[in-house]
Amino acid sequence: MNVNHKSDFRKSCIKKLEFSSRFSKFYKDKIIIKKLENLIDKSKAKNILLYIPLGTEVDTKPLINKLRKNKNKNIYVPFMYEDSFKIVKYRLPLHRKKFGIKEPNNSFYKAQKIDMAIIPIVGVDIIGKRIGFGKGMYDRFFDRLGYKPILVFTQLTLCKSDEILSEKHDIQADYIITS
Ligand SMILES: Nc1nc2c(c(=O)[nH]1)N(C=O)[C@@H](CNc1ccc(C(=O)N[C@@H](CCC(=O)O)C(=O)O)cc1)CN2
Ligand SMILES: Nc1ncnc2c1ncn2[C@@H]1O[C@H](COP(=O)(O)OP(=O)(O)OP(=O)(O)O)[C@@H](O)[C@H]1O
Repeated sequence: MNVNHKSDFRKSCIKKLEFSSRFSKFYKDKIIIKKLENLIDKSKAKNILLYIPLGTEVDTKPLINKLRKNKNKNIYVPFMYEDSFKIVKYRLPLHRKKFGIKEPNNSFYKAQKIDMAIIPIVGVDIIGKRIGFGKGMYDRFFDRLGYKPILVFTQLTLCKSDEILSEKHDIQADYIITS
């Protein structure tokens, strides 16, 4: 696929997102969190990969805090490592790392098998493949994982292309949750 096309689309999505995250973010977040909770209930996901949000991403903190109180759920978040990340159990304290992303401390416990991954996106193309910040970290993570959890993309206001912009390695959504 035409790489320039993808990077132009990424730039325009980030602009839209910066704009849309300034208006009614609180309500959009709440709507999306409710939908995510319903999906987690319906699928009975127990081990869930979430993320600690940047300012333009859906605010997952209330969901993380709620799920953490449930003894039957294990919540994991990315811990950046070389050209991708590993996953660690969400726990305090958090530290600000590369790209302004907060992470818990490193952990040497092996993670359980993930049932569901909730993933922030910058955009999607017509076939539901993810466009992210362009570092390929999620793509590499799932490529190396060796099995496929349910992939759920979230975005405040969906930025969707009406063309195929993705490449073979780009991850594809099972569900896209937006406000
Ligand atoms: N919340 C969150 N955690 C995540 C990701 C993500 O997209 N969101 N990642 C997904 O791979 C990994 C980190 N990779 C990243 C790679 C690049 C940029 C990036 O380019 N950020 C912009 C600033 C974005 C903003 O402030 O809104 C930049 O630095 O210009 C961010 C994360 C793992 N953890
Ligand atoms: N599984 C993989 N193995 C090796 N390289 C990869 C893999 N996935 C992606 N890459 C490389 O990573 C770079 C960025 O990929 P891409 O443009 O798809 O990022 P993205 O999906 O938008 O970003 P991200 O996943 O970090 O949010 C590309 O050069 C791509 O070739």
